[in-house]
Amino acid sequence: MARYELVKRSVALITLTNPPVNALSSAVRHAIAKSMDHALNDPKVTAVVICGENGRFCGGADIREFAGPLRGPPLVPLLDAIEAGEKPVVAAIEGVALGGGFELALVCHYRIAHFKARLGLPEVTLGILPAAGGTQRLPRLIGIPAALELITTGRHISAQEALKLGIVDQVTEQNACEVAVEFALRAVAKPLSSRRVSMLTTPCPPDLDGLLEAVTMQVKKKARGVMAPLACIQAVRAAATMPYSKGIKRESELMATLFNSGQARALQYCFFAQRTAGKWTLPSGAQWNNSKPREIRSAAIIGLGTMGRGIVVSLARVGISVIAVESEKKLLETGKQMVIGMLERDAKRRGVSASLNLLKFTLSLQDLKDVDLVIEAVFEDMALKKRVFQELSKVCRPATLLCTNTSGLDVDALAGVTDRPHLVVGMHFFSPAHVMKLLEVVCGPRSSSETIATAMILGKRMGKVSVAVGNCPGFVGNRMLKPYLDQATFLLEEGATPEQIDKALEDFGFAMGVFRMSDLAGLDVGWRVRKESGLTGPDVDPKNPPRRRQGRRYCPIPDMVCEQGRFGQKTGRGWYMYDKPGGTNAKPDPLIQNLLEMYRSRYGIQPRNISDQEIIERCLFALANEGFRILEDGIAARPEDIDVIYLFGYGFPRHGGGPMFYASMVGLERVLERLEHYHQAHPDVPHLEPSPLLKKLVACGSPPVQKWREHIKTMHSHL
Ligand SMILES: CCCCCC/C=C/CC(=O)SCCNC(=O)CCNC(=O)[C@H](O)C(C)(C)COP(=O)(O)OP(=O)(O)OC[C@H]1O[C@@H](n2cnc3c(N)ncnc32)[C@H](O)[C@@H]1OP(=O)(O)O
Repeated sequence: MARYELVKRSVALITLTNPPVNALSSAVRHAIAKSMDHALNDPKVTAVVICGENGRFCGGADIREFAGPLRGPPLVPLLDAIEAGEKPVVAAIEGVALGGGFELALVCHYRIAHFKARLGLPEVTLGILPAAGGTQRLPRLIGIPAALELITTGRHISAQEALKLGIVDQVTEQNACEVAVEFALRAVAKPLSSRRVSMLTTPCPPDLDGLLEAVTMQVKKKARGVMAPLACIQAVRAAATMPYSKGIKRESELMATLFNSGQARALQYCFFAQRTAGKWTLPSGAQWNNSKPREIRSAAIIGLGTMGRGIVVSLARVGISVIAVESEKKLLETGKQMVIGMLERDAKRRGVSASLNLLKFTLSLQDLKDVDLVIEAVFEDMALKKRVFQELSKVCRPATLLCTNTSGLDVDALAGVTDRPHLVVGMHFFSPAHVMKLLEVVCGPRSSSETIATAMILGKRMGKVSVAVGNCPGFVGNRMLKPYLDQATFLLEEGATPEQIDKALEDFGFAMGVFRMSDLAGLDVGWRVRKESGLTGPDVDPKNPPRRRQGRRYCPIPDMVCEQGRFGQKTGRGWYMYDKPGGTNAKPDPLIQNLLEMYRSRYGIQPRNISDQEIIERCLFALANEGFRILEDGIAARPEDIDVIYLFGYGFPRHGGGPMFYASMVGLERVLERLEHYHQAHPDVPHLEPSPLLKKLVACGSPPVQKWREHIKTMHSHL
């Protein structure tokens, strides 16, 4: 867990050896304590260097250990002892120094960083704070404003920025460990007192209270209801107002308030869920580590609408040459100008040059004959998509992968019109595609494992979080959205307003409430889908009783909003009003209020007061209930995948863990009881009827989310 060697006859080299990230597990802490003791007591040793194996200094505490009782040597006294030692200790930082790893570096008397290293205190993203002295030492070293920013955001910084801030003493392009050993030898004769960061006086800004207040406001606005950043601010205040011995106690008290909190559990779950999602597996036995992806050097995008443009940018900025196709000259020219502008702005922000040379724009599908992969991003119309896929079959070489960006249509039906159904897969991007991190990779029954592997890896290469899902209407994300949206509109009928529902969801932590989100996405898309499926418009069977379609409750209010030409932000009117078309500042609209009142009086609905609790329960439990059905149907392989989709694609708050984790945190028994209650009150809403899997899990004693798979595995899978 740590290797001890004597180098250059007098330098103790301690190498952390806990792959893959040299996390500070109990065994590693134990090994560091033992090695330091050895080094400090061996008269031959004049200095110490600490580094990490495989070019990674240390990724921090072993997060998996947080789930159980903490064992092994506690970190704070261990780190204090390193700092207090009488021999110079130098940290040789390669790869990463994060969390406890960064705190380990801070107690070393000197820090040498490789130029590619990244440093940071990401604890806040895990719902905790840097509790091994990080909140006390960093402000002493770099001042309150910079430390506050790093600690409350968890941002990783480059070695160069660390040097500028005064965190590291030297940045090197050579082997950091070798440089650190030479550095340590030179440090032997120098006094250490000024190098002990905990002994420094925190440089204090003139208006400390004002600064802390401003950062508190910022944090509350950005991360509503999230506890950890606020605790971080309090800990940093202690660094400014207390001696280290008291500050470290305050840090520990604050950590105790966070450590076992639901938010910390949720955020740590998200960390692992995100990594689990990449590890797709099919019932055939094919999976992420035994399926070879193809190398993709060139791609084509069909359709330069909002989605197509975003996909072109995502591909080009990772060095893939892209041919973009449109059907009309004017659309092609507009799309081209937009893509170039987006790429130029993106490159400017990242300080690189825009990869415009990788782009080609054309009106002819014939130009696609040699590309490795095509992503179709035309209108959401099955007949049109089928024509495109038939055409692609003819023009593309037989090995070209054919992907569709459909947000919910049958991927297998598209595969069926091609000459290569095994090379067809869904790549469902989220808008704006160059910004949103989620990619649903939709596996049709005929998609080969090589095809799935290629789409998953391509997503990762574009910086996306790729999740493999099965093929059914709406896949995972949009299929679950339906019951969630339905509940929101039913609540409108019953007496709520869009702003009340949005506020409840935003207070819960959603980036945007359901109505603001719908206004942003555009209301006409759903309206068209409802018209096509006979739920509204001239094709509706007049024998339907009011507010019922296809045998179940139906709320026509969204159709009525669209009939008035209110399509959301783009038209300046939707569930809210905006100052102009394209405006983003949503204001409640009295016209919507009137519409709701007229609607309720037309149908004799007596509006009632609806609590925030009912809003949250009906929207989120209906959402999770559909998630259980998706697991039963084998459309998602595990609850983590569903949660990752909602975290990265639909703005579900990370500190809630995602809909499935949230249900488990609330308690499955409680979720079942509330769904039964609401279903009894609304028997014509099938989405409120508890799913068999939920009932089964409750009957099995409500196992933790990570164990649900054991109860699903006998069921049929569409993956
Ligand atoms: C009262 C308690 C007092 C405690 C006092 C001390 C408290 C200290 C707090 C902390 O240090 S919390 C941890 C802070 N560190 C982090 O948040 C870093 C998390 N890791 C990462 O950001 C990344 O993993 C990375 C280090 C940047 C590497 O990224 P890369 O893309 O190269 O690899 P991954 O796929 O992310 O990870 C590989 C593998 O390693 C697992 N892992 C990573 N970090 C940790 C960790 N800190 N603990 C446990 N496991 C970790 C990750 O889950 C992957 O595992 P897999 O099984 O291969 O999927």
